[in-house]
Amino acid sequence: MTLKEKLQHRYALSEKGAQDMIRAFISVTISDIVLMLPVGMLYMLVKYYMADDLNGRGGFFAIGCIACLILIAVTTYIQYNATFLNTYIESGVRRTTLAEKLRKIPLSFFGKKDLSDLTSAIMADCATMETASSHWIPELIGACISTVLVAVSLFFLNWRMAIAALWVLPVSFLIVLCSGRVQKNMAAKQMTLKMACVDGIQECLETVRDLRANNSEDEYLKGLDDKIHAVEKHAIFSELTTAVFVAGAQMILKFGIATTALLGGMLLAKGDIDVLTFFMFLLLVSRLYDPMQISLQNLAAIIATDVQCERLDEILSHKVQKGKTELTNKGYDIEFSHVGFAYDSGETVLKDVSFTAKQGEVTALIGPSGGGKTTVSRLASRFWDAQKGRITVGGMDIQNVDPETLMSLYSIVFQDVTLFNNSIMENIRIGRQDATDEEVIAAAKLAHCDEFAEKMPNGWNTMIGENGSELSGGERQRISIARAFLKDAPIILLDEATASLDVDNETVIQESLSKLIRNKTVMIIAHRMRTVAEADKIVVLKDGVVAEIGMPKELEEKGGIYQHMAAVQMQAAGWQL
Ligand SMILES: Nc1ncnc2c1ncn2[C@@H]1O[C@H](COP(=O)(O)OP(=O)(O)OP(=O)(O)O)[C@@H](O)[C@H]1O
Repeated sequence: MTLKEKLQHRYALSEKGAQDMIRAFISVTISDIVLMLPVGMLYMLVKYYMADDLNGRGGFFAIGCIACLILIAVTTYIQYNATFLNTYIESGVRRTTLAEKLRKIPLSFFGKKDLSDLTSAIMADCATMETASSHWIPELIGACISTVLVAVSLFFLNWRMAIAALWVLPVSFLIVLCSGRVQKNMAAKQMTLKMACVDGIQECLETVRDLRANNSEDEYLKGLDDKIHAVEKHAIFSELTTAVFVAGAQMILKFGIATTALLGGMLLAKGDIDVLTFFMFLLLVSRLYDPMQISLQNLAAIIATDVQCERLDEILSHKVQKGKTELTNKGYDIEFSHVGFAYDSGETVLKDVSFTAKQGEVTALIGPSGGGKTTVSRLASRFWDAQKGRITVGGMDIQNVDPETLMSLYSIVFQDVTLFNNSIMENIRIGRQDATDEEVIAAAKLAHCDEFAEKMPNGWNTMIGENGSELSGGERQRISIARAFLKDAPIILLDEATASLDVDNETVIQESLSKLIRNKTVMIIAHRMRTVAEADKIVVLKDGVVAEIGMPKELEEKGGIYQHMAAVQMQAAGWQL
């Protein structure tokens, strides 16, 4: 692995970001060396002064000073661009790369991570890495390289004095490095506690209605309070622990001045060194220790970013769902052939599922709760990949097709409609971004959205609040159906589309749906037998296999699970309170 690749992996960088980081190291080193030039000038000035040989050298020192100033200005400018500017550009690239990656990662990944974890990776971890790349890492590397260069020149000047001045550096660095494991563990625990706290706050906000309805607000808030205190307590503890190591190492650095002065005094008294060398060592040592003090803090901070780097790297190096971007399907029949599937939890959900949802027909998936209906529709749209068997659309294996390309063939009406805090018009336009207003309104009318949209204060441009909080369940579903009309894809997946509706609404929506599904391949998940009685084919899923398959009439006569479910629902419909 090259240095560039190592940096890419270690600090979640793009290829250009890693290149820029190497450039930043070089520019910080040059800038640090240039900052040493005035010390060299001073050395020469004192040397000539003590030798009473300053006459005629005024011009040289004047030009030298101006040259030093110009060099310092130029190298500082280059360093600024190489560290700060490139870091902020890289930070933007990192965030978009993460977002892009999340778009392509299989949905199974999101089952393992919660929303707050991912949000904090994109926002907080990227911000930490921004500071690390712009300050801590280049400052540390630059300080180390320039220190090595100065150390070499000190050895040339006087090796005994050099040892007296430099022995503290490896010792203090070792102290901080040895604390690495403790710091990493503390950072990991801090992250876990923080996530629990963020999750708690998010959950509290999302469930405020249920908490109030159950009078459980106080109890919940107490639990949340405990989580917040745990974060606070651990943060103080880890700051203190870091401070002990860093302050200890910084104190050891100070001993270097003492040993330099002590040995220098002794050597000077013995006449082994002159005053100028003694003076130079004291000057260089104090100049050398300042950046080292900061570098020790930086080193501790970099060690603590390991947890964030690992979290970012986990997303960035996660396998994405790939495939061809051209469609080779002939027709739109969806065929499941001996499909087997288990979620990450490992339990087999589908054992061996085979059936065909034909183009121009409505195929209804039914069966007891947990039988795998939703899973089948997720696999059909490649939200997850099947582990066994084959799923094809018009003969084309969907595992070979890029998920976004495949999705152009599907319109999906989910059970839980997700709406955006935008106007009704824009919420429907999600179905097809390049649709004109007229096309959006035409699709919306087919889904009967005009019945509520036109009564609203701003008509189609009325804002509907966060996740459509200002709309009823029926209105939300009509928007979802309007999106599907607008997309007009040849395959329709309906997930309990009419589950939360009253009878009036359901009739309206059923009417819209029958227009939507005409001549398309339709796969519908429904619990209510009334919804599926008109289907062309019924697939009964139970215990991960197709338990029954056929036309509604055939299954009715067969007297199996379908017939039993239909009978039970008929009975339920007759219940009275
Ligand atoms: N994201 C997931 N991760 C792990 N297990 C899951 C996930 N989604 C569903 N399951 C499990 O897979 C099994 C099948 O679930 P699925 O939602 O496909 O059934 P279903 O027939 O649609 O159920 P229902 O009618 O209640 O909606 C269930 O045991 C469920 O707990």
